[in-house]
Amino acid sequence: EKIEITKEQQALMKIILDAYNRHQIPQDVAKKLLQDQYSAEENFLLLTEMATSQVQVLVEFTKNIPGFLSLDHEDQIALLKGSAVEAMFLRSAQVFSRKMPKGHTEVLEARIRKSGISEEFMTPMFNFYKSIGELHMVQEEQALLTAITILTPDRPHVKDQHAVERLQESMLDVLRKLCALQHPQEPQYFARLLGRLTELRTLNHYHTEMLTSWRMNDHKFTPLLCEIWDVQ
Ligand SMILES: CC(C)c1onc(-c2c(Cl)cccc2Cl)c1COc1ccc(-c2ccc3[nH]c(C(=O)O)cc3c2)cc1
Repeated sequence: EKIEITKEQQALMKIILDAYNRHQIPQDVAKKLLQDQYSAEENFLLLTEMATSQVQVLVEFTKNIPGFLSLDHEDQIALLKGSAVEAMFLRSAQVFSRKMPKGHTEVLEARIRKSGISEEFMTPMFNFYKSIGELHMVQEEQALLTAITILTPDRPHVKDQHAVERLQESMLDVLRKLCALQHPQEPQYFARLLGRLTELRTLNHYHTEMLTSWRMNDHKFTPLLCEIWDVQ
């Protein structure tokens, strides 16, 4: 059937895309990836700085999602805490799939591989990065998928799940139409994108273990990361 994106869906798309493009890690922070210290300690500190900067970027992006600020305030916090790791996997995955300037991709991978993360988490992590790269998502799809991840109703401690569901459904509807228009010869493309969200949720579990093993080796996080990840 003829698929058309309505005027208000176009407006929603534009708001999400502008927010997504506006809120990027500051280039002076991203450039630190290129500095030449490569010890596990140095890498951990740098990744901690990037994650902290990325959480700040994520909060700003989330505030621009139409309807988010009208949600119950405690639910807003519960959604941010529940989705932060997944949103950061999505964002860091885009660094790997997009050919970054001056080889950021290679150095980010090298630093992640040598930052005290155990081998058993490396495989699922880099499999995810590869599976995102293979999708060749356009910016609009990346922005919508991030908003959809944040608006997941069944995060821990969310009280009014229906209010979150309504916001997520309107994003899913726009993404579904966009996928059909962008990939007419791949009717299952939308389903493949949603399959990545399922894969993301399994990474949460690995990430919790990563945090525990870092803490066992007395690694310190920033106050913002401690707050969002309920550590220390
Ligand atoms: C606290 C640190 C050690 C940490 O714990 N878990 C993770 C962790 C890990 Cl490894 C993997 C996945 C998720 C998390 Cl959340 C991390 C490091 O997290 C990030 C690392 C890099 C980036 C990131 C995001 C956007 C970027 N753009 C550019 C650019 O060059 O433009 C570089 C860049 C880096 C984001 C989070």
